[in-house]
Order: sequence, then C-alpha cells, then structure tokens
Amino acid sequence: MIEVENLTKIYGSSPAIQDVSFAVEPGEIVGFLGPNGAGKTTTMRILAGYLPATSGTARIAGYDVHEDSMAVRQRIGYLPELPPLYPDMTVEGFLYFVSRIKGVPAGDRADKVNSALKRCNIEEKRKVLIRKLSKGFRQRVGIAQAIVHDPPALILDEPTVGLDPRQIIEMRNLIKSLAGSHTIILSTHILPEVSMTCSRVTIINRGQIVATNTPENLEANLVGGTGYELEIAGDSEEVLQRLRLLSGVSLVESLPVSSGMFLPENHGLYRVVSEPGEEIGKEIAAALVGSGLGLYEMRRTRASLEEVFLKLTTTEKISSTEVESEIGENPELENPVDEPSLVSELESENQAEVADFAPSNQVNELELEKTEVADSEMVREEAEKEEEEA
Ligand SMILES: Nc1ncnc2c1ncn2[C@@H]1O[C@H](COP(=O)(O)OP(=O)(O)OP(=O)(O)O)[C@@H](O)[C@H]1O
Repeated sequence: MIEVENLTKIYGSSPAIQDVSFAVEPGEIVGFLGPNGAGKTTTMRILAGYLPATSGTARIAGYDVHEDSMAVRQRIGYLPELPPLYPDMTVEGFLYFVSRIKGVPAGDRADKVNSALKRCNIEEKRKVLIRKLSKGFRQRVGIAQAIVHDPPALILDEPTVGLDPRQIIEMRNLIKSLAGSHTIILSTHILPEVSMTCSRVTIINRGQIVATNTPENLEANLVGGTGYELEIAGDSEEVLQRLRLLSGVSLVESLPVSSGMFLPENHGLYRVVSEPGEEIGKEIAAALVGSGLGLYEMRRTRASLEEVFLKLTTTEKISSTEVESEIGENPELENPVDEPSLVSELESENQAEVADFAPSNQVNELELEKTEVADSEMVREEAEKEEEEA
C-alpha cells in the first residue's frame, strides 16, 4: 500500500533523509521511530505530497506521490504534527467542511461525518467550538479529519505529542482500532508507542533507515538468543552440568545473589541463553524437574526495545556551532513555513502547474510551500464565510 524507494531530501547541502526505503502492507500499522531531527517529519510530508523529494520515489496505492498527487491525496488521511484545525468552527461544521474539500459527494457527507465522529469517540463534542476543546479532543478531531473521506492509508506524524498519559492511552487505542480498515504509518520518537501500537517498526537515525522488523524480532536479534533467569534448589555443580547438557544452549552461568536479596539455603540463581531463534524454556524445566532439582522460578529475559533503539541510534551529536551555521545558511530554517493546511487539496491544480514548469522536484519546493500558505489563507476565509452562513 505504501512503497518508498531510495527517497532522499536535501536542504541546502545537508541531507534530511538519504536513500530511505521501506514498505507498508495493507492493514498494517508501522511505526516510524527515530530521535529528534532523524527525518521523520520530512518523510511524512513527502508521503503526504506536501514536500517534493530531491530524488527517489514514494507510491501510495500504486500512485506516485509527486506525479499523481491528486490521486494520492484522495487515498490518504494526513495528521501533521500540528493539526490544521479552524478554532472558530464547531467540530461537526469543520468535518462537513473537510469532507466537502476532500470531494465526498453531498449526499454521503452526513454519513461520513457521523462515522468519523463515532470512530473517534467525539460525538458528544459535535456542536462544540474547536477552540474550546482540550488538546486530547483536538487531536481526535485531527484524526477525524484525516479519516472523514475514508482513505485507505493514514499518515500520522507524532499523533500523541503533547497529550497527557490518559489521553495518550486513548489515542493509542483509537489508532489501533483504525488498523485493518486502514494502512497506517505513524512517526514517533516515543518507544512504548511502537511496541504498544505497531506490528512493525522502521527505525530512522540521522536520515537513514537503520532497522526494520517486528518489535519482538528487533529485541531477539540484539540478544542473539532468548535469555532465562532461574532460581534452582540443588547442588550448584550438578545444576550447571544438567543445564549445559541441554541442546540449543549457548551460555550457562551462575549469577551472584545481590545484597539485600534473601535466598533459602541450597538455592542458587542461574542464567541460560539459547542459540539464536531457539525457545528452550520447556526443555529447561523438564530437565531440572526430571533430575530431582527444585525449580523455584524461571523468567524469560530479553533486550528491551529501548536497548535496541539506543544501540541503533546512539551517535555523536552535532555541535551547536554546526547547528548555528546550518541555520545561518538556510533561510527556510529562520522562517519556517506553517504546517500546510489540510485543505490545500485546493492547491493541487496550482501544484500541477508548478510541477509542469519545474524541471526537477527540487526546484518547486518553495513554490509548493508558498502555495500551501496562500491556499490555507484562502480556505480559512472560505471556512469563516461558511460558518457565518451556517
Ligand atoms: N525547512 C528546512 N530547512 C532546512 N533543514 C530542515 C528543514 N526541515 C527540516 N530540516 C532538517 O532536516 C532534518 C530532519 O528534520 P525532521 O523535521 O524531518 O526530523 P524529525 O525526525 O521529524 O524530528 P522531530 O522529532 O524533532 O520532529 C533535521 O536536521 C532538520 O533540521
């Protein structure tokens, strides 16, 4: 559903992302995980058609995000880091408005809006002005606007940023409930987000993909095999010998008893690590119990996703002088453009024009962003007019 091949984006002379490739299968939720500045937002914006890549391709449902941006926009829902909501519209009015912009036929709008309100659990807020909503509810309205036209793919950029712990849980549950009927890519720098929400994770660091796998496999690969910690009663030499005789074992050792920990006499702590990919918990238990040794505790231990993440992303930080000189050289950093309005669908014609005349997608980026801002202002006015009429 989402295919990204060798995507590169260069700002000035520094690459924000380099040769990024990954794919998201239909119905999957993939986490795009990386530390600050890794290139997540850049990738999400390219996927959503709001930023042209310097090179490489990205396709959604078979359509190129640059060449067929109109077709792509009809097939995606995009939640930028700062959702573009109109504070003086009611939730319902805003969703009607968005559904119209997204091309939902007039006769279907009520159904689509009701369904988005229901799925995001904001039905009781339908008549409330957006500016009166808490951050958590605004974020749900942000998701509702992304799904109101029922797109097959959702691109969510840091969907839980700024939410309190309860709102984070609610948002994760909402995202999980959307999987299956939607293919989702969500960017985050928060680890539990991916292990709790995503079936696969792609880790990006300093603009490059450093790993793609399920959270479980990433953890298992780091350790090599599965680790087991055991509390066993019996002669220590005999215990070690029994464990070493097991097949599929790569390491057996006795562990020191930490101070403050009480163990009955004749009990000891041990650690066993299996060969890569082997699960030998049952065999360990059978061998110990079969030989009359007392197995009091057995616990599987694995590297946490946090360890994997740190291992893959811990690199030297650029010095502040480098950052300053980067800012000095690049006017875009000094004058960042607002996150594009979701309603800049209207820009598509202008964008097509820009694309026609620009020799490479690198050239038209500033034009594209200017168009986004201009359109967002135009649409804001239109939205206000519509609200007054209502
Ligand atoms: N308009 C721009 N001009 C110049 N450099 C930029 C621009 N936008 C982003 N960058 C740079 O590109 C790199 C990737 O930025 P990006 O915003 O994609 O990272 P991120 O992973 O989303 O970070 P965060 O988690 O902090 O939002 C950073 O070094 C950033 O400074």
